[in-house]
Amino acid sequence: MIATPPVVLSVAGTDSGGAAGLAADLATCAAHGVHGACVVTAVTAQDTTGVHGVHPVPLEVVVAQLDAVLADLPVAAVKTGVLGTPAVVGLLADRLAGGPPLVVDPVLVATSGAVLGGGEVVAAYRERLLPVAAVATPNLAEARALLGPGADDLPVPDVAAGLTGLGCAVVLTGGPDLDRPGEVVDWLARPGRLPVAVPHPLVDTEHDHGSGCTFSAAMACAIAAGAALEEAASRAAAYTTAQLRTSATWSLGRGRGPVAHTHPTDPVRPTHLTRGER
Ligand SMILES: Nc1ncnc2c1ncn2[C@@H]1O[C@H](COP(=O)(O)OP(=O)(O)O)[C@@H](O)[C@H]1O
Ligand SMILES: Cc1ncc(COP(=O)(O)O)c(N)n1
Repeated sequence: MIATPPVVLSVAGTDSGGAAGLAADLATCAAHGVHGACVVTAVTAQDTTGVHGVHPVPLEVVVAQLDAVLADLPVAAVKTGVLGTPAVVGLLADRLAGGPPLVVDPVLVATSGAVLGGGEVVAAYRERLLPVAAVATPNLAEARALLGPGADDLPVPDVAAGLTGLGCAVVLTGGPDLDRPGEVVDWLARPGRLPVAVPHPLVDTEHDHGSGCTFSAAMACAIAAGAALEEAASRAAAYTTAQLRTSATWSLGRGRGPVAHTHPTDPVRPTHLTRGER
Protein backbone atom coordinates (compact mmCIF):
# COMPACT_ATOMS: atom_id res chain seq x y z
CA MET A 1 0.00 0.00 0.00
CA ILE A 2 1.25 3.51 -0.83
CA ALA A 3 0.90 6.19 1.85
CA THR A 4 1.89 9.84 2.18
CA PRO A 5 3.16 10.63 5.71
CA PRO A 6 2.47 14.04 7.23
CA VAL A 7 5.31 16.50 6.59
CA VAL A 8 6.55 19.10 9.08
CA LEU A 9 9.12 21.66 7.95
CA SER A 10 11.62 22.93 10.52
CA VAL A 11 13.40 26.20 9.74
CA ALA A 12 16.16 26.35 12.36
CA GLY A 13 19.84 26.19 13.24
CA THR A 14 22.12 23.21 13.80
CA ASP A 15 23.59 22.22 17.19
CA SER A 16 26.82 20.25 16.79
CA GLY A 17 26.14 18.63 20.18
CA GLY A 18 22.92 17.08 18.87
CA ALA A 19 20.68 18.47 21.64
CA ALA A 20 18.81 21.49 20.28
CA GLY A 21 17.79 23.00 16.94
CA LEU A 22 17.37 20.76 13.89
CA ALA A 23 18.68 17.66 15.70
CA ALA A 24 15.85 17.94 18.22
CA ASP A 25 13.26 18.82 15.59
CA LEU A 26 13.99 15.98 13.17
CA ALA A 27 14.24 13.38 15.95
CA THR A 28 10.92 14.61 17.36
CA CYS A 29 9.28 14.38 13.92
CA ALA A 30 10.54 10.80 13.53
CA ALA A 31 9.16 9.85 16.94
CA HIS A 32 5.74 11.15 15.87
CA GLY A 33 5.66 9.24 12.57
CA VAL A 34 6.10 12.53 10.71
CA HIS A 35 8.53 13.19 7.85
CA GLY A 36 10.72 16.13 8.88
CA ALA A 37 12.08 18.49 6.22
CA CYS A 38 14.67 21.08 7.19
CA VAL A 39 15.83 24.53 6.12
CA VAL A 40 19.13 25.44 7.82
CA THR A 41 19.40 29.10 8.89
CA ALA A 42 22.60 28.99 10.96
CA VAL A 43 25.36 26.58 11.87
CA THR A 44 26.37 26.68 15.53
CA ALA A 45 29.50 25.27 17.14
CA GLN A 46 27.82 24.13 20.35
CA ASP A 47 28.05 21.51 23.06
CA THR A 48 26.62 20.89 26.51
CA THR A 49 28.74 23.71 27.96
CA GLY A 50 27.63 26.49 25.61
CA VAL A 51 27.48 28.06 22.16
CA HIS A 52 31.04 28.65 20.90
CA GLY A 53 30.22 30.13 17.50
CA VAL A 54 27.27 31.01 15.24
CA HIS A 55 27.63 31.12 11.44
CA PRO A 56 24.52 32.49 9.69
CA VAL A 57 23.66 30.81 6.37
CA PRO A 58 23.52 33.40 3.54
CA LEU A 59 19.98 34.65 2.83
CA GLU A 60 19.97 33.36 -0.76
CA VAL A 61 20.84 29.86 0.47
CA VAL A 62 17.95 29.98 2.97
CA VAL A 63 15.64 31.12 0.13
CA ALA A 64 16.84 28.28 -2.13
CA GLN A 65 16.20 25.65 0.58
CA LEU A 66 12.73 27.05 1.30
CA ASP A 67 11.84 27.16 -2.41
CA ALA A 68 12.98 23.56 -2.88
CA VAL A 69 10.89 22.20 0.00
CA LEU A 70 7.74 24.24 -0.62
CA ALA A 71 7.69 23.41 -4.34
CA ASP A 72 7.95 19.68 -3.75
CA LEU A 73 6.54 18.46 -0.44
CA PRO A 74 2.99 18.70 1.03
CA VAL A 75 4.00 20.60 4.18
CA ALA A 76 1.26 20.27 6.84
CA ALA A 77 2.88 22.54 9.47
CA VAL A 78 6.02 24.68 9.78
CA LYS A 79 8.13 25.18 12.90
CA THR A 80 10.78 27.88 13.27
CA GLY A 81 13.72 27.97 15.68
CA VAL A 82 16.89 30.07 15.48
CA LEU A 83 16.40 32.48 12.56
CA GLY A 84 19.38 34.70 13.33
CA THR A 85 18.72 37.81 11.25
CA PRO A 86 15.75 40.15 10.71
CA ALA A 87 15.99 39.40 6.96
CA VAL A 88 15.30 35.68 7.54
CA VAL A 89 12.41 36.51 9.91
CA GLY A 90 10.92 38.80 7.22
CA LEU A 91 11.48 36.21 4.47
CA LEU A 92 9.48 33.62 6.40
CA ALA A 93 6.67 36.09 7.09
CA ASP A 94 6.45 36.84 3.35
CA ARG A 95 6.59 33.20 2.22
CA LEU A 96 4.52 31.50 4.92
CA ALA A 97 1.63 33.93 5.54
CA GLY A 98 -1.63 32.22 4.57
CA GLY A 99 0.14 28.84 4.27
CA PRO A 100 0.22 25.83 6.62
CA PRO A 101 -0.03 26.50 10.38
CA LEU A 102 3.14 28.10 11.70
CA VAL A 103 4.64 27.32 15.14
CA VAL A 104 7.21 29.98 16.05
CA ASP A 105 9.72 29.18 18.79
CA PRO A 106 11.29 32.64 19.13
CA VAL A 107 14.71 31.43 20.24
CA LEU A 108 16.56 34.47 21.60
CA VAL A 109 18.77 33.06 24.37
CA ALA A 110 20.16 29.50 24.69
CA THR A 111 19.89 27.55 27.97
CA SER A 112 23.60 28.34 28.41
CA GLY A 113 22.89 32.10 28.22
CA ALA A 114 24.24 32.70 24.67
CA VAL A 115 22.31 35.37 22.76
CA LEU A 116 20.85 33.86 19.56
CA GLY A 117 18.73 36.87 18.52
CA GLY A 118 19.33 40.59 19.21
CA GLY A 119 17.06 43.66 19.30
CA GLU A 120 16.46 43.81 15.53
CA VAL A 121 15.43 40.15 15.50
CA VAL A 122 13.00 40.81 18.39
CA ALA A 123 11.46 43.71 16.44
CA ALA A 124 11.11 41.55 13.31
CA TYR A 125 9.34 38.82 15.30
CA ARG A 126 6.94 41.39 16.74
CA GLU A 127 6.20 43.21 13.52
CA ARG A 128 6.44 40.47 10.87
CA LEU A 129 6.37 36.83 12.01
CA LEU A 130 4.18 36.57 15.12
CA PRO A 131 1.24 38.31 13.38
CA VAL A 132 1.13 35.45 10.80
CA ALA A 133 1.88 32.59 13.24
CA ALA A 134 -0.68 30.12 14.59
CA VAL A 135 1.17 29.87 17.89
CA ALA A 136 4.41 31.10 19.50
CA THR A 137 6.23 29.06 22.17
CA PRO A 138 8.53 31.46 24.09
CA ASN A 139 9.96 30.75 27.52
CA LEU A 140 9.44 33.48 30.12
CA ALA A 141 12.60 35.46 29.28
CA GLU A 142 11.76 35.41 25.57
CA ALA A 143 8.13 36.36 26.22
CA ARG A 144 9.15 39.34 28.35
CA ALA A 145 11.67 40.47 25.69
CA LEU A 146 8.98 40.24 23.00
CA LEU A 147 6.40 42.12 25.08
CA GLY A 148 8.85 44.93 25.83
CA PRO A 149 9.01 47.56 28.57
CA GLY A 150 6.70 46.93 31.54
CA ALA A 151 6.56 43.15 31.01
CA ASP A 152 8.95 42.48 33.91
CA ASP A 153 6.30 43.43 36.47
CA LEU A 154 3.48 41.33 35.01
CA PRO A 155 2.42 37.90 36.34
CA VAL A 156 3.19 35.02 33.94
CA PRO A 157 -0.39 34.44 32.64
CA ASP A 158 -0.68 38.17 31.88
CA VAL A 159 2.58 38.08 29.91
CA ALA A 160 1.15 35.21 27.82
CA ALA A 161 -2.16 37.04 27.33
CA GLY A 162 -0.36 40.29 26.47
CA LEU A 163 1.63 38.63 23.70
CA THR A 164 -1.56 37.49 21.94
CA GLY A 165 -1.99 41.19 21.12
CA LEU A 166 0.60 40.58 18.39
CA GLY A 167 -1.95 38.36 16.62
CA CYS A 168 -1.15 34.72 17.47
CA ALA A 169 -1.85 32.21 20.23
CA VAL A 170 0.95 31.72 22.78
CA VAL A 171 2.21 28.80 24.85
CA LEU A 172 4.51 30.32 27.45
CA THR A 173 6.65 27.40 28.54
CA GLY A 174 7.21 27.37 32.25
CA GLY A 175 9.39 26.48 35.14
CA PRO A 176 8.49 24.88 38.47
CA ASP A 177 5.28 26.28 39.98
CA LEU A 178 5.60 27.40 43.62
CA ASP A 179 1.85 26.91 44.17
CA ARG A 180 2.00 23.38 42.75
CA PRO A 181 5.12 21.60 44.04
CA GLY A 182 6.33 18.89 41.66
CA GLU A 183 4.61 20.47 38.68
CA VAL A 184 5.57 22.65 35.73
CA VAL A 185 2.94 24.92 34.23
CA ASP A 186 2.88 26.06 30.62
CA TRP A 187 0.34 28.84 29.94
CA LEU A 188 -1.80 28.72 26.79
CA ALA A 189 -3.22 32.08 25.76
CA ARG A 190 -5.45 32.63 22.72
CA PRO A 191 -6.53 36.05 21.42
CA GLY A 192 -9.71 37.22 23.17
CA ARG A 193 -9.80 34.32 25.68
CA LEU A 194 -8.58 33.89 29.24
CA PRO A 195 -5.21 32.07 29.51
CA VAL A 196 -5.39 28.44 30.65
CA ALA A 197 -2.78 26.47 32.61
CA VAL A 198 -1.36 23.30 31.05
CA PRO A 199 0.29 21.63 34.08
CA HIS A 200 2.46 18.52 33.93
CA PRO A 201 4.89 16.71 36.26
CA LEU A 202 8.29 18.29 36.98
CA VAL A 203 11.25 16.06 36.06
CA ASP A 204 14.14 16.59 38.45
CA THR A 205 16.98 17.07 35.96
CA GLU A 206 19.31 19.66 34.50
CA HIS A 207 19.75 17.57 31.33
CA ASP A 208 17.24 19.70 29.45
CA HIS A 209 19.28 21.30 26.65
CA GLY A 210 16.95 21.27 23.64
CA SER A 211 13.68 20.86 25.56
CA GLY A 212 12.16 24.03 24.06
CA CYS A 213 12.94 22.87 20.50
CA THR A 214 11.58 19.40 21.28
CA PHE A 215 8.38 20.88 22.72
CA SER A 216 7.70 23.20 19.77
CA ALA A 217 8.48 20.48 17.20
CA ALA A 218 6.10 18.11 19.04
CA MET A 219 3.43 20.84 18.93
CA ALA A 220 3.94 21.21 15.18
CA CYS A 221 3.56 17.43 14.75
CA ALA A 222 0.32 17.42 16.78
CA ILE A 223 -1.05 20.39 14.82
CA ALA A 224 -0.10 18.67 11.54
CA ALA A 225 -2.19 15.71 12.76
CA GLY A 226 -5.18 18.03 13.28
CA ALA A 227 -5.02 18.57 17.07
CA ALA A 228 -6.45 21.80 18.50
CA LEU A 229 -3.99 24.02 20.40
CA GLU A 230 -4.78 22.88 23.97
CA GLU A 231 -4.55 19.22 22.99
CA ALA A 232 -1.35 19.89 21.00
CA ALA A 233 0.27 21.70 23.96
CA SER A 234 -0.68 18.94 26.36
CA ARG A 235 0.63 16.18 24.03
CA ALA A 236 3.87 18.12 23.41
CA ALA A 237 4.45 18.54 27.15
CA ALA A 238 3.81 14.81 27.72
CA TYR A 239 6.32 13.91 24.98
CA THR A 240 8.99 16.33 26.26
CA THR A 241 8.52 15.16 29.86
CA ALA A 242 8.94 11.52 28.82
CA GLN A 243 12.20 12.38 27.03
CA LEU A 244 13.43 14.36 30.07
CA ARG A 245 12.76 11.29 32.25
CA THR A 246 15.26 9.41 30.08
CA SER A 247 17.91 12.16 30.04
CA ALA A 248 17.56 12.50 33.83
CA THR A 249 19.28 9.09 34.04
CA TRP A 250 22.14 10.08 31.69
CA SER A 251 25.63 11.38 32.16
CA LEU A 252 26.52 13.03 28.84
CA GLY A 253 28.94 15.90 28.28
CA ARG A 254 30.61 18.28 30.70
CA GLY A 255 27.72 20.73 31.00
CA ARG A 256 23.94 20.83 30.80
CA GLY A 257 23.16 17.54 29.05
CA PRO A 258 20.84 17.02 26.09
CA VAL A 259 17.18 16.11 26.45
CA ALA A 260 16.97 12.51 25.20
CA HIS A 261 16.11 11.96 21.55
CA THR A 262 16.30 8.16 21.83
CA HIS A 263 13.32 5.83 22.26
CA PRO A 264 12.92 2.66 24.30
CA THR A 265 12.30 0.60 21.14
CA ASP A 266 15.67 1.56 19.60
CA PRO A 267 17.21 -1.71 18.33
CA VAL A 268 20.78 -0.71 19.24
CA ARG A 269 21.31 -0.50 22.98
CA PRO A 270 23.88 2.03 24.20
CA THR A 271 26.89 0.84 26.17
CA HIS A 272 26.42 2.02 29.73
CA LEU A 273 29.86 3.21 30.78
CA THR A 274 30.21 5.55 33.69
CA ARG A 275 32.85 8.29 33.49
CA GLY A 276 35.18 6.29 35.76
CA GLU A 277 35.04 3.19 33.52
CA ARG A 278 36.11 5.01 30.31
N1 LIG B 1 12.45 19.85 34.41
C1 LIG B 1 11.33 19.80 33.66
N2 LIG B 1 10.33 18.95 33.98
C2 LIG B 1 9.23 18.87 33.23
N3 LIG B 1 9.02 19.62 32.13
C3 LIG B 1 9.98 20.49 31.77
C4 LIG B 1 11.18 20.65 32.52
N4 LIG B 1 11.95 21.60 31.90
C5 LIG B 1 11.27 22.00 30.82
N5 LIG B 1 10.07 21.35 30.75
C6 LIG B 1 9.05 21.48 29.71
O1 LIG B 1 9.69 21.44 28.45
C7 LIG B 1 8.97 22.26 27.54
C8 LIG B 1 9.96 23.28 26.97
O2 LIG B 1 10.11 24.35 27.88
P1 LIG B 1 11.43 25.14 28.25
O3 LIG B 1 12.46 24.18 28.70
O4 LIG B 1 10.97 26.21 29.17
O5 LIG B 1 11.87 25.75 26.86
P2 LIG B 1 13.20 26.56 26.51
O6 LIG B 1 14.23 25.51 26.13
O7 LIG B 1 12.75 27.40 25.35
O8 LIG B 1 13.57 27.36 27.73
C9 LIG B 1 7.81 22.87 28.32
O9 LIG B 1 6.65 22.08 28.18
C10 LIG B 1 8.32 22.83 29.75
O10 LIG B 1 7.29 22.82 30.69
C1 LIG C 1 20.66 25.77 17.12
C2 LIG C 1 19.96 26.02 18.40
N1 LIG C 1 18.61 26.20 18.40
C3 LIG C 1 17.96 26.42 19.56
C4 LIG C 1 18.62 26.50 20.75
C5 LIG C 1 17.87 26.77 22.02
O1 LIG C 1 17.75 25.60 22.79
P1 LIG C 1 17.92 25.67 24.38
O2 LIG C 1 16.96 26.74 24.87
O3 LIG C 1 17.58 24.33 24.91
O4 LIG C 1 19.38 26.05 24.57
C6 LIG C 1 20.03 26.30 20.74
N2 LIG C 1 20.74 26.34 21.89
N3 LIG C 1 20.66 26.08 19.56
